[in-house]
Amino acid sequence: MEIRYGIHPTHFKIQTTQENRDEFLASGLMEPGKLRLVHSHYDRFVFGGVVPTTDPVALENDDALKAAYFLERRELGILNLGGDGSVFVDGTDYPLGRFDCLYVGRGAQTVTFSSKSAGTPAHFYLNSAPAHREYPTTKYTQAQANRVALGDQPHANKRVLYQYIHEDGIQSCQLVMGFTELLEGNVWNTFPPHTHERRMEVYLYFDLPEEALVMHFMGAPDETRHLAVRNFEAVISPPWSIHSGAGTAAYRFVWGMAGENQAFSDMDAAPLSEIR
Ligand SMILES: O=C(O)C(=O)C[C@H](O)C(=O)CO
Ligand SMILES: [Zn+2]
Repeated sequence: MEIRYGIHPTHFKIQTTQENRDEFLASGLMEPGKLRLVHSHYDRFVFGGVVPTTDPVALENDDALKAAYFLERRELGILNLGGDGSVFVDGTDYPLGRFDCLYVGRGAQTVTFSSKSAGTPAHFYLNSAPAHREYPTTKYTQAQANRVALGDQPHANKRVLYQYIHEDGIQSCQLVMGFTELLEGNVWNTFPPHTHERRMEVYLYFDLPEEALVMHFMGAPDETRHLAVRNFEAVISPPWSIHSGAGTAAYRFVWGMAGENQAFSDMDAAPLSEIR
């Protein structure tokens, strides 16, 4: 598991493009046959991917957690972004198709991922946060997620949010998770942007065409920088940072948050007049 430490917003102002990429961008999360995890010290949020092919892949414990097993003191959200697969939790099989989500509560000792077909493997994206109690392991399909339509065509930001793990959906200790879909001909996400000092957030961009990229904007509203982000790359957003992007084509992205509260609407809007 790769560790990413936090930095002060003042230090952020003097970093180079490469230093920002090293701190905040995560690549290579969807590697066939591997479990790839990144541990951010912002709210101790762990994110990563598993693409099982012929053999199942286990959620292995990591020494950095100093736990008896990965979920001893943690909860886990899983979104399948690929072909059909299954997640086995302590021996129970949860089949997950594309855009199905599984929440696994604290205390589950064995979690194993498999694909139905190695030719069209499942792409499991994982978000995990520290947990203080157990909530039931729960599966939602996309149809069960809360659908929120935002934006409009003239602003090229027409999009639909699907909320799975949130205050009125799958219950969790602190994890909030879902994905956003840009409609054809729309490229802007999360604009006008916001910060939320009470929660960090990670975006995983996916369904970006091979040649396309998203220019992702981060930093305090009056001191922004960009990261050029490609398919299946994730960006860590500190609580003081905006997190917004414009793509060269439509795309989807998974968002996951953890921190002080789970109130989705607890955002500090950054008015366009203040963005620099
Ligand atoms: O398109 C959007 O707007 C989003 O998806 C916003 C994220 O969900 C978010 O930043 C929540 O805090
Ligand atoms: Zn946000």
